[in-house]
Amino acid sequence: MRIDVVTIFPGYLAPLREALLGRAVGTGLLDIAVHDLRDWTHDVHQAVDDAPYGGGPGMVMRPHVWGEALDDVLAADPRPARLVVPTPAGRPFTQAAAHAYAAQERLVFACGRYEGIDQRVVDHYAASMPVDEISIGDYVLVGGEVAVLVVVEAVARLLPGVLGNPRSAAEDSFSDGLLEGPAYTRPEVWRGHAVPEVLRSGNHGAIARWRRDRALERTAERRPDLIAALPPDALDEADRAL
Ligand SMILES: COc1cccc(Cn2ccc3ccc(-c4cc(N)[nH]n4)cc32)c1
Repeated sequence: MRIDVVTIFPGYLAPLREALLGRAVGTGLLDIAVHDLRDWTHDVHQAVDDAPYGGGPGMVMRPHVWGEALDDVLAADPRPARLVVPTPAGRPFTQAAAHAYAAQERLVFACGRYEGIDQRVVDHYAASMPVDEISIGDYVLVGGEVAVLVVVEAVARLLPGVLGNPRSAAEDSFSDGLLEGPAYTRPEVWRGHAVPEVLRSGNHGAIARWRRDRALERTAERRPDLIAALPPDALDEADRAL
């Protein structure tokens, strides 16, 4: 998979070169290119923003610089791409979206700043390619870069060969629609807190049941919306007895 990121703060994307993602890039599983939007400005001030039409606070990113940058970035590789634009006004980015993105040959991320990017940029490219405006949560960031780090990590870990243990991604939180239950490791007792007995019993059936019960309890308590969204056949008799 190839990932391109266009931003006025390329340094914000440095973490993509670290650890798991850095290794994925090093082994050729992932090809990441970060581009400085200001490379496509032609004025001495390298201006990328201007006052909003209709008034209002802050500035909006100008369409012509984005158009020149995205035209060049898209033309640099023949693979079909999906343009992803983080924004507080976007559709929620979910694990299902991460799986869909992991199947893409190429993702191009447009990182806005200020009060966002002139809407005509999204409208223009949406006429010729898939474009997603996405939100990573109901809170407001200062720009799109952190959202891109979140999305790229969530997608890259799903790519074959990126995670050391492929079972991890298959058994993710949300993969069965529930939150992950509690996890424990040595020592058996830590500051007077013991590991639940069942986990040391060696009884794999009881362990699986206990883990499912804890995941159901945690989900019902913290994310009742996920319980309500489960398909009718998702809960068995034992689940309902909880
Ligand atoms: C566009 O409307 C905006 C209104 C107020 C502030 C900002 C700041 N801002 C600029 C570009 C940008 C990209 C993404 C996000 C963002 C995404 C999520 N989930 N939260 N915040 C925020 C961004 C934009």
